[in-house]
This record gives sequence, C-alpha cells and structure tokens, in this order.
Amino acid sequence: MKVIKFGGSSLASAEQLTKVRNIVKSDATRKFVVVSAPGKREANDTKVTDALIAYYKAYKKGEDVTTTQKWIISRYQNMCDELGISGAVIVNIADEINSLAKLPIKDNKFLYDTFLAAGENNNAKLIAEYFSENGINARYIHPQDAGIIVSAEPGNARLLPSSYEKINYLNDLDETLIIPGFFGVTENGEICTFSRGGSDITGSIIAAGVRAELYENFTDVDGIFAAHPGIIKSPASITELTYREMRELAYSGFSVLHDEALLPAYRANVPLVIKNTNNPEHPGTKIVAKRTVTGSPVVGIAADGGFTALNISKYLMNREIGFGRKVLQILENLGIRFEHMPTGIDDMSIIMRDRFLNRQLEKSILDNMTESLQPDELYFEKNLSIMMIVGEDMKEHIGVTARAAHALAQAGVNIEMLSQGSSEVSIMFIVKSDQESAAITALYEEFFAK
Ligand SMILES: Nc1ncnc2c1ncn2[C@@H]1O[C@H](COP(=O)(O)OP(=O)(O)O)[C@@H](O)[C@H]1O
Ligand SMILES: N[C@@H](CC(=O)OP(=O)(O)O)C(=O)O
Repeated sequence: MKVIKFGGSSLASAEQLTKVRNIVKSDATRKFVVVSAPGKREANDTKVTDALIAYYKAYKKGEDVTTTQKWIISRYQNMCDELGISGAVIVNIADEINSLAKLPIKDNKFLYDTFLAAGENNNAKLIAEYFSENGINARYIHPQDAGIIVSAEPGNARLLPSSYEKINYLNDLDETLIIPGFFGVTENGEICTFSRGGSDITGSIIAAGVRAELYENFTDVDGIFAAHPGIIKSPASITELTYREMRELAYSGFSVLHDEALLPAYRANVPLVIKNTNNPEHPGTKIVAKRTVTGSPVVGIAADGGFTALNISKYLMNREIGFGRKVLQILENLGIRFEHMPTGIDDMSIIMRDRFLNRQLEKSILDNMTESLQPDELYFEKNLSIMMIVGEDMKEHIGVTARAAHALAQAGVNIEMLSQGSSEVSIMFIVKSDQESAAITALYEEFFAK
C-alpha cells in the first residue's frame, strides 16, 4: 500500500481537486491520503494557513475577525460549490472556522497551533466528502484517531516514538483514509503543529507507521531540480537522490520537501518519490537509500538566507581548555540553537538562524560572552546565506572545492566562511545574502552547464 501526500498547491481549487481525485482513483494501492490546507491558486494569492495566521493575530488583539473568517470559509465554499459537494460538510467547516474565535486566549499555549491546524483539518473533511460522492470509498480521520501523538512543543512538534505502533492499525481499516497533515495531538489532547511545511512530515510518519511500499509526495513541479527554479531557468531535473543528499538540500533551501520529512521514511525503509499533480505521468524524483544513477560529483546546489554569524576572536584561543564549551553553554542557557560552527586557530564563528534571535537575546549573548570569555573581538555579522553543493560522489572526486571556489571568485562572490562535514556529502559556503543568486548561478554553470 502507498501513502500519497498532496501539498497546498495541489489542493488550491476545484480544478486541482479533480486532478487529485483522478490520481487517487487510478491506483487502488493509494490508500493513505495526507492533505495540506488549500495553497495559492496563483502567485499573488494567500495560502489558507497564512490567512489563519492573520485571523489568529486579529482575534488575539481583540479586532473584528468577520472579514477573515468569511474569506477563509469562502475558500472551502467555492470548492464545494464548483465540485457539487452536498451541503452538510460546509456547514461543519464554517462552524469549526468560526468557533476558533471562541477559544480561550489566556494561558492557552496551543491557541496559535489550533488556528493553523484548522486549514488542514477542514480540507481533509472536504476532500473525504468529495471522494465519497465521486466513486472512492473514503473516510476522514483526525490525527488523534490516526495515532499521531506528539511532544508538547508548539509550532515545532515531534512525534512520540510510541505512536508508530498505533498508526499501524490504520492498515486494518478498509476505506481510503484522508488524513490532515501538519499537526498531531499531545498526550493531553492539545493540537500541536509541526513547523511550516510540515504536512510532508505527516506523510512520512504515516508511511513509516503503516510500513508503506512507497511514499508519494505530490506537488507542482516534475520532481526535484538541481537548483531553485526561481533562480535558474529550466534547471536540470534529478532522477534519483539518496536520503542523505535530500536531507542536505532540503535543509539548505529546497523547499519542495521539509527536511524533517526524510527520517521516518528512511528508518522504515520506505522509498519516497516527488511527483507532479499537474503531470502525474512524469516519473518525478525518487529518494532512495542507494543511488544507481551517477555522473557529476554534484547533484544539487541549494541556498538559504536568514543567517547571522557570531564571530569570536581571542589570541591563543586554541590553548584555552573549555573555551568552546563555555560558548555553547551560554547559548544553551539562553535557549538558542546554533546551526554551524566553523573555527580557526584563534577564532570561531557560530552560525544561527535569524528567526531564533532578537535584540534582547543578542545583547544577552554579547554581555555573557564578554564577561565569561574576555574575547579580543566579539560581534554579529548579519544578512548571510548558506550555500550547499551536495553529492555522495564528491568524495570520489578530487578538486570539487577548488572548482566551486574558482567559479565563485570568477563571479565576484566573496566566500565569508567554508565548511565541510566528515561525511563529505556536502560542502557549505557562507556568503552575503545579496550575492546568493550570483553564487547559485556561478555554481550551476560550473557543475551542470559545462
Ligand atoms: N530544487 C528545487 N526543485 C524543485 N522545486 C523547488 C526547488 N527548490 C524550491 N522549489 C520550489 O518548491 C515548490 C514546491 O514546494 P511546496 O511549496 O512545498 O509545494 P506544495 O504546496 O505542493 O507543498 C516548487 O513550486 C518550487 O518553486
Ligand atoms: N499548510 C501548512 C503545512 C504544509 O505542509 O503546507 P504545504 O504542503 O502547502 O507546504 C503550511 O503552509 O505551512
């Protein structure tokens, strides 16, 4: 049996839902259907999840929410009308959307997550009804009933490992199951979402739990391209990637798949394929344990902005036992995670994501480190992007870093920092964000166009 996940772009309109129904209907083994909230119908449209964020903010501030409520309900209403879905389900959806504005605000740690999850939850109800009225024996199932029990970390839930056993019972149900993506339920019954884009994670969890033969992730492109299609025009498409390669690429900007969506499928040995709802005959990109297709040392080039470096220098840092530990202890005490830590003899940089920092935290970092480390230099460097060139075969090739550095130099891109993990599956360059596009273009030319 297969798990099939449709992203918001595949579920944005009646036209898209018709394609989705045909895809599910064409293969009786597509039994577990994970759905996102309705996405954008065109570039300037609003995703239902983003509209729910606006709704939440207005409600919390005590502002009038009727316009947002109406807009969100109309997204579902329009699809129901165009698909000729009978009346009861839209009444239920409108009820759920409206009653969000009755939830307690005070001491409600899960209020934001509850608002956001409504996008997926109501879409799953709508799709189950649409399928049932159109030749598929379908049933909506709430994540709680599907056994998706998660940690109580709002906006960043993690599955509790004991959940897999419960999820496996879904195999005993006869219907095609329509499961809302993006959220689970805590042990106390609160709604808690994964991070943004997290419906991919739900798909992977279900695939692992039911021991699926395949996890199909349907989106709006013919699989994964070697570089972001917004920057490189008609980039090469990738036939096969390993889980490790995909993890590196997803982490560093290939937004087509959530980077946390790989591990559950990988551990359960479930292969994954990225396919296009608008072109389902295309084979897409397969993500597997071992790749058969080889050739270029680099399979993909990814970049992501929104990084800050904390640069620390101190003469004879290398001789000071416990220096690194003290740096990391200060970050841990302040509850800040770090992403990378390139080092020199007398200097080190801690790379962090901007979204986990703010002025107050930055001041606390500087104060604490000045006091405990007495560095010669200590400052933040903003507006950085990380660039990754990725490929399992890089370790078999000599001179990949030299080629990349040369290409960047030719394009006038200054490498701020450089780092390579021991697995040699990726090489990371840190550049100024305003040079990100130029850097991708230069690296793509070097490894794919030549
Ligand atoms: N390397 C890449 N290959 C393919 N698509 C990419 C890549 N990098 C970014 N994308 C973007 O990811 C988008 C699909 O992902 P996503 O927004 O999660 O869609 P969905 O709504 O289906 O979940 C594509 O439309 C594409 O613009
Ligand atoms: N709807 C959620 C979760 C998600 O996975 O959406 P999508 O599949 O459209 O990326 C979000 O926008 O974050």
